Amino acid sequence: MYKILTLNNISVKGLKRLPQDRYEIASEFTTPDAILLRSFKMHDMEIPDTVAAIGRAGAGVNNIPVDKMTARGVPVFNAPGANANAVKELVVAGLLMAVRNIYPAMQFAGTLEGDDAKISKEVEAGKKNYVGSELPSKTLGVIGLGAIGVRVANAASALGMKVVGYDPKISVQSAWKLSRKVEQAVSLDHLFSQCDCISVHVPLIDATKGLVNAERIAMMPAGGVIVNLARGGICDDDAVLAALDSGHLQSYVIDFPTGQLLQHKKVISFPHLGASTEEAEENCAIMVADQVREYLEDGTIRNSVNFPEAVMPRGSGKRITVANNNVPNMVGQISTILADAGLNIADLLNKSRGDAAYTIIDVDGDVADSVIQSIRDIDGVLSVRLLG
Ligand SMILES: NC(=O)c1ccc[n+]([C@@H]2O[C@H](COP(=O)([O-])OP(=O)(O)OC[C@H]3O[C@@H](n4cnc5c(N)ncnc54)[C@H](O)[C@@H]3O)[C@@H](O)[C@H]2O)c1
Ligand SMILES: O=C(O)CC[C@@H](O)C(=O)O
Repeated sequence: MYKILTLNNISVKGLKRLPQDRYEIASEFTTPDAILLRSFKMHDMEIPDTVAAIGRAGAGVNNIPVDKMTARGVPVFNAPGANANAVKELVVAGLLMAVRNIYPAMQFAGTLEGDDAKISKEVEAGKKNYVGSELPSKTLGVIGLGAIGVRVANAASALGMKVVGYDPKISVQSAWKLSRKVEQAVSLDHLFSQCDCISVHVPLIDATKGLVNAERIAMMPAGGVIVNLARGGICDDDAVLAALDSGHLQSYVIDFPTGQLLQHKKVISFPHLGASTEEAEENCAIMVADQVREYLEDGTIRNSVNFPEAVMPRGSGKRITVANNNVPNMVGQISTILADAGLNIADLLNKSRGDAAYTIIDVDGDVADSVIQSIRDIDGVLSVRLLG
């Protein structure tokens, strides 16, 4: 039986992909084979040595010690694109809330009392304080044109906005999906200087910390809106708050509120709600449960953030999988050990990604524990698994 430790609520539709006759799933295990989680912060957690795979039912992996797991030869999987539509919809809602003053207008309406005639009179008198503007009069800058950014850019364009995008590492797939109406910014400064509204869709990594800062906000036309449903830390909160205070920014829409942000009346805060739809939660859980299962049972790697894609049809014999440093002569040393043990290689796949590499070897015949131990002992080998 494989033991799956869950660190957050994972949609039942996803968990059902792990058959009960082969998988035990619980929120407490001391020796789990794999971990499924959403936003649980794993950085301070003692991760048991038995863990062979980690599945993030979502996109961002900044809550997982990915480098540590790479060094252990443990693939971390995520669910690219599975919650992108949900986030896109909340970005559109956030933009509309900002430019139409929806939240303060609702608060005003909520204060009205008296008979219908009095309420109607106060509605008509008060509405002038909440006059907004329309999206087609605005230019939206989208930073990060991945699964979410492309959808946001295309949706905003369909709503009549002029859209400018920036992503120096845009994938071919994203480029294919992006509307031809979306213009390319040659630099972040180029984007900030022409956009009334900006939406960020980049991962939180060293290169994106404080990407939206005081200098760049100052380049925006006055009365701008910034939407950050990506991660806290990508925007410099102090710079954003100063720009809201001075009136240079009209609104800041954030999915990761802090005490400081919550106190500001021009901040529209959501409680990390971007991916919280039934559809997104199911999509993410199904995708990641399938990927973890494929890895545990067949050593297949799909959508890992730290190891290469590795898919090889399963033969009838035993399968050995090896995660190792991407250095010369690893396959040679592994093959020699197998040959010395009299094992014939029926099929082999070797893939690399950056500093990490991964090998799948199907062999004819039984594999002794000593063979696996010899492979494990090769300098540069990170993890070895023998699959029946
Ligand atoms: N609020 C939520 O609930 C929620 C839900 C899903 C994702 N997210 C966040 O949104 C982020 C993006 O999600 P996604 O699914 O679109 O990911 P993705 O990997 O599909 O896209 C990220 C894009 O950012 C680009 N990028 C990286 N660094 C960049 C930089 N410095 N400048 C410009 N572009 C850069 C990449 O090239 C990539 O195209 C996630 O990492 C996560 O933090 C939040
Ligand atoms: O799991 C969630 O609710 C949020 C997920 C989101 O932050 C992501 O990065 O995919």
